[in-house]
Amino acid sequence: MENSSQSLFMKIEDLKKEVRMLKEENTKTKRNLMWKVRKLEKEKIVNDNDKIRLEREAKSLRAEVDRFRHPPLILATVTEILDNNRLAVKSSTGPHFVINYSNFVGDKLIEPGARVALNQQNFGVVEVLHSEKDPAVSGMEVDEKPSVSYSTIGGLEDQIVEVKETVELPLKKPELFKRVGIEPPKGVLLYGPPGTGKTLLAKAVANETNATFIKIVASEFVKKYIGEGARLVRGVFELAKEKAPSIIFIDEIDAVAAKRLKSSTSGDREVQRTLMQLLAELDGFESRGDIGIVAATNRPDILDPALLRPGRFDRFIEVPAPNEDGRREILKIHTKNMSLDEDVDLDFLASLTDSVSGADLKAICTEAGMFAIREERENITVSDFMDAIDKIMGVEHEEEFRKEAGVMFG
Ligand SMILES: Nc1ncnc2c1ncn2[C@@H]1O[C@H](COP(=O)(O)OP(=O)(O)OP(=O)(O)O)[C@@H](O)[C@H]1O
Repeated sequence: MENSSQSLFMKIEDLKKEVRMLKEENTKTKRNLMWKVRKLEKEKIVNDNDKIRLEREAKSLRAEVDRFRHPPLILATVTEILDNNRLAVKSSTGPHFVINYSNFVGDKLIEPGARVALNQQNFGVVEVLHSEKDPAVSGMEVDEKPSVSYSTIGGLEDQIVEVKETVELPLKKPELFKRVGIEPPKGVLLYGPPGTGKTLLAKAVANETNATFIKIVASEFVKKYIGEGARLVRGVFELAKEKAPSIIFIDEIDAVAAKRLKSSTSGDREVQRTLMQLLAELDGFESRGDIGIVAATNRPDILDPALLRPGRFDRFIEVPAPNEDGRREILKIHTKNMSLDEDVDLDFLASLTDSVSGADLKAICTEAGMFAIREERENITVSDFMDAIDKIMGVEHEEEFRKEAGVMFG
């Protein structure tokens, strides 16, 4: 009797143990499954974002292709209205023409002095253009008081010193140069990979010298109308004089200043004319200490040497991708107002982001913040940063791959 009750007790204990084990296993499986679901959800968010980004990119590339399909138009000024159907115009490339026109080109009035765009083949009036000097129309960005200061730029201490000497000093203390009897540098060329802080440097000088910041992307000079580029260059310098003290920042200068090619399509000739106008403005312009010129490029190797002669852009400052210390500084700047978990270690994050630009580091911080917002958390964790690094650096590699594929197939 005693024996059978003992064996019953043992059996019950065994069964209890089995139930406990099953329970434990169950919780483990449940935890594993939850972890997998969370991972899949994160992957889905990343994929959805990628999809949106790629769709946006495809749309803008399609628009770009459409733009290239349309041949450039010739810019001309109406000099006389001859009769109901004919106009005398002076084209921006020099010659005068008598052309036919119809009254149906938009609702703008055609009158002497109006600027018109002509088709290259039959010289028909395609469009009557804006005639005012409107910075928005010409693609200029004008900022009377940029808020960027040197303290918001990370890892570029040496470059800041050089910019202070070459751009800031002539604006702040032109008398120093006069006293010593040397010409202050006219133009400074910043070169380096995209997103490393070239625009930031130019904005910081403008802020430091209370100057108006005038930015123009050089590809805008030669985008639309033949003859428009040279006019825009003149416009930028005129505006800079009006708003002096000012800093003219010409981004992507290689778009108008690449070494001369042998081919001469109308587009190439337009680029040439724009470059000539830019050189003429630089030569004719007395650096009286109230206008600083800063240009930027990712491709210093293809620049026309004419642009780099003394008295033009004769100072070069390299703005490289940040090293590990630089990356830590940049991360510190961009996380300054973020609520970080205590275990977020910027040194560690800097060590993980080799060859990443300042712009990408900013994107990593924003993305990490977005991961926290999506999960309705206030604090940003190490894991948010890891996910953001994965995402941004993944995109980087994808872009590299696309670029390489473009070279192979394009
Ligand atoms: N050194 C840096 N320190 C802090 N932030 C930076 C730095 N470099 C880039 N960034 C961030 O990236 C953004 C883009 O940088 P910026 O426009 O200055 O790059 P860029 O070198 O002019 O690029 P591009 O050649 O593409 O014109 C800045 O607004 C800033 O938020």
